Amino acid sequence: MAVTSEPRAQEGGAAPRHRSATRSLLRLWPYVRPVRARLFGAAAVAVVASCMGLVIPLVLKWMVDGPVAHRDPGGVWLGGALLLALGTAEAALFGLRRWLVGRPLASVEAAMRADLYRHLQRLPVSFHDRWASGQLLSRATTDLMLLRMFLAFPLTFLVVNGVTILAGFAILLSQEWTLGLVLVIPAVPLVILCSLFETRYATVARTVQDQTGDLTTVVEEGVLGVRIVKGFGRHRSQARAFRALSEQVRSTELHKARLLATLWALIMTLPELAIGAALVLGTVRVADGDLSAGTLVAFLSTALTLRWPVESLGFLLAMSQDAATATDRYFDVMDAEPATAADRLRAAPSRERGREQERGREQEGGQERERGQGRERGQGREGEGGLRFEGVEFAYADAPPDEPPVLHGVDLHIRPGETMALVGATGAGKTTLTALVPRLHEVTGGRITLDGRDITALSREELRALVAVAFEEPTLFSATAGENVLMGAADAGTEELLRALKVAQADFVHALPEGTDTEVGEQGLSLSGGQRQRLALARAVVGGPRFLVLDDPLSALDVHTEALVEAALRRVLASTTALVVAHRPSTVLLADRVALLSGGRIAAVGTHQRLLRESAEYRSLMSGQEAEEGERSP
Ligand SMILES: Nc1ncnc2c1ncn2[C@@H]1O[C@H](COP(=O)(O)OP(=O)(O)OP(=O)(O)O)[C@@H](O)[C@H]1O
Repeated sequence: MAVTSEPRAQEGGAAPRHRSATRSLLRLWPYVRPVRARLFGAAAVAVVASCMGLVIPLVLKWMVDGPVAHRDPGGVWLGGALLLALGTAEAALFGLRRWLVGRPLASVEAAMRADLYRHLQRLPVSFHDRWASGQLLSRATTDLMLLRMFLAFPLTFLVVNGVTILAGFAILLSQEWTLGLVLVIPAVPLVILCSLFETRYATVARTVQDQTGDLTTVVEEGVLGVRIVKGFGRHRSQARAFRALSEQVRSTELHKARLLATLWALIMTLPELAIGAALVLGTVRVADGDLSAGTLVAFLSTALTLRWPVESLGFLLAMSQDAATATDRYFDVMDAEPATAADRLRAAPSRERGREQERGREQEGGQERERGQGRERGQGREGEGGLRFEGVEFAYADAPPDEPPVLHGVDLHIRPGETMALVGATGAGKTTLTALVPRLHEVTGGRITLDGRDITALSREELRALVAVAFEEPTLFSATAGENVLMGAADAGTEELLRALKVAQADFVHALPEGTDTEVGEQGLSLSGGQRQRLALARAVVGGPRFLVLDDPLSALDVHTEALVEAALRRVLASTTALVVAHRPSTVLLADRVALLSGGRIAAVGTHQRLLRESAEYRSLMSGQEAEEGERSP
């Protein structure tokens, strides 16, 4: 197939501009391999069935020149019975083909979808930040459906029809080569037209599929953000945005349809003209006695039998092109690398730099001398145990190149069993820093250690078992309240669940219609923001993790509930090393020490009282909050 070019309607992986459709489709082989026997078997059956159709005109020729010419009713009955048998066998073989491919191709589609889902789970958060969810959804649904259809139909029929056309033309040329040539000659412009069409169609097909992904994103956002849309009365502007995009899809679809219509018109007209010319020429030759009537009947029947294989080429090529585009779009995602050793290698030199900075800092006496109320409950040597950030640097991959990294030279040690509050102005990078611990993002410099072990040296499973997280935005899944909480620990049972619900002050769950078995999340019961946060907190603490990272997990709670959660959390945190992003003094007071994040680094570490005394920035951050809280308290 020809070379195609691809415009991108939407960010989502880098696809080369030029790509061979055949090469794209060949990438499906690993998925097709397990079902190859059935697929090839089905193609062979279809070739036999199709060629059987070509025998029918030969039987007709025998009947016209034989039993019909000699007025032999027995011969005519025999011919009729032969034709009926051939037709029945042809239909049965095509039925067998369908049966052969149906189930295996459904399993190919399922395997590809499972791989895509698994891969999406492994891709880093930075990938999901860049890709619109609609683009991923459309790949997992529409594109995979297109691929199944391609494997079931066009792939087989391109082969079957190709073989049938070749066999048919061989029969035509052998029967009467001059008439055969009349039919063969239009094939030359047809082949040229098809290859031109393929190049242009590929471009349009890619655009349509990308635009459909964009449309899916808009619909999804509209549904998920329905409260904002309604709350701000944005129905019209949302509807306008939707209409504009669907208008774009419509006009690209129309362009695609026009291209197809032009090709089909040519593919259908040229053979019809050729058959017409052959009919006139053949009739003249039969009249002149140069050709038997039977040969002309057989010739024209064969030509008419070839009409479908030739005329179907247009849409078979179009479907193949759609499938090649779907394959490209599928592998755009599958080729995206999960965060791997490569990231670690990239980070290595700056990590070394981080360690040097750390050594230098320690020689100077270091800025981290505050011991205050810090508790010595270490499981390892002081200095090694706990959670440690060493010269940590992080920049978002999509940040402008001239922008400084969000974090640079972050040095912080949270001792074993200690709770450290992380405070900083809006946009200082608190969420970013916490996301580095469970490796939702990979550090671009420096390193993070848990009890002295570099987090990049831990397997994902080990890391997940050690670190639990809760974010300000609590995400619940379409599952029961209990299942949502138990997601936090693989081996936790009812006892742990009840304890976690207690710690997170999420006892409201027991009052739900079916208690912990009540469906919540997107498909289930709607919960308040505070209730969701408490369930998310319960999920974080259910496994009794060694390290707890909480990104402002109490922001949606009223002061009274927050105090209760804090009292319960204190008991949990006593045995856990915790980093807690805090905006309110009440949350800060939960901690043994406070770290102030400013200008991309840790500007000060100390107790709340000490920072209030010594840091003007901290004072200003806290005084704003205290004033706010004063206003909220009764
Ligand atoms: N996915 C992203 N891609 C690029 N930049 C980002 C991304 N997420 C955050 N940023 C930028 O990184 C900086 C730090 O953001 P972050 O969310 O970590 O701040 P924060 O201190 O947690 O803020 P807040 O207190 O408002 O939650 C901001 O300038 C933000 O615009």
